[in-house]
Amino acid sequence: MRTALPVGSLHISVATGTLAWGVPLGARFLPKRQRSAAGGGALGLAPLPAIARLALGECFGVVDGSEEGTRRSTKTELLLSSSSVISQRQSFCHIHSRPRNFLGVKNRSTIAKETLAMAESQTSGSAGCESPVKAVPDARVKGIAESIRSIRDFPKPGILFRDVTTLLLNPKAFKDCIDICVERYAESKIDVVAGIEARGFIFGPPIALALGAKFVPVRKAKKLPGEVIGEEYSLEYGTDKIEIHVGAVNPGDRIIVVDDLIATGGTLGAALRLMERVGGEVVECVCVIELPELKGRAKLNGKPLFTVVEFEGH
Ligand SMILES: O=P(O)(O)OC[C@H]1O[C@H](OP(=O)(O)OP(=O)(O)O)[C@H](O)[C@@H]1O
Ligand SMILES: Nc1ncnc2[nH]cnc12
Repeated sequence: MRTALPVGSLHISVATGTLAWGVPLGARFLPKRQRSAAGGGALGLAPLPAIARLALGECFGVVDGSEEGTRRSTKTELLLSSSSVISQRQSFCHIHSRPRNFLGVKNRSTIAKETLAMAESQTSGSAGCESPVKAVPDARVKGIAESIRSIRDFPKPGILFRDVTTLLLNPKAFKDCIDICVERYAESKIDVVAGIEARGFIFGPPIALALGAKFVPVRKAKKLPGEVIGEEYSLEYGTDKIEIHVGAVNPGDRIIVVDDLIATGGTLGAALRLMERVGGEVVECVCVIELPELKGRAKLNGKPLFTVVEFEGH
């Protein structure tokens, strides 16, 4: 089955049917918030009319597994590229996955309103790192998003689990994900990459090695053998505590805190507090995936968060 939905430059496409990993979900690609690294983060006046114009329906397409879908996906890539040009900043994708029966055709004015609201939301906040941020080819983000599997009702009913293990099975997408993060902080003089157990241990070390930074494991309670300092937090499903070794982070160290995913923000917020308690300077938090509906950013005490893809729902 294929469903054509209207897309604009910012609402790129909708796919229905079986995705690469065999889970029937619909996918809608949006560009990620464009953020300024140099502070301010203003999208600028000029891009908005262009974004709005495109959102009003200049670009519609379908991406699916069919030959036609493949052809049109080329067009989608072009659109994604053009959104980068429009923003003159990084342009990322969100991938929004929904049950097939939840898909519906949006009218153009709805798309335009959503698009403008998103563009407006992009004008607040900054990337928080002082170095210029390189433009990221959107095609890399699309591949990353498509490599992340979604599993319903795990680990308990009602949770749509975003599984990065399938991203790891795709060396190109995994490398792209690491590269995007490394490029972002290449000039940011990062001393410490703090990775949160367990999945932050997957993404943090390659980023740390590439940046020439220390890797500090932020572990669940009672796992570290030395003297520790800990912080409690609440999860989307449960409560927990994280710890680091005393002395792993020096006062004044410039830190990025890395995890695979931000949901409610409890985990990342706790890691952030921990880093600050030992005198570290958290430059930015970094997650591969964000679930914006859970408003995790609000738990970061104003610290900037960089994410590669966003998924609708939770
Ligand atoms: O934003 P939050 O609501 O805090 O949720 C996000 C956290 O939840 C997951 O880890 P989890 O605690 O499931 O542990 P795991 O990585 O060991 O599986 C995920 O890897 C994040 O660390
Ligand atoms: N929906 C989700 N998928 C994967 N990991 C998570 N951690 C918290 N919520 C999650």
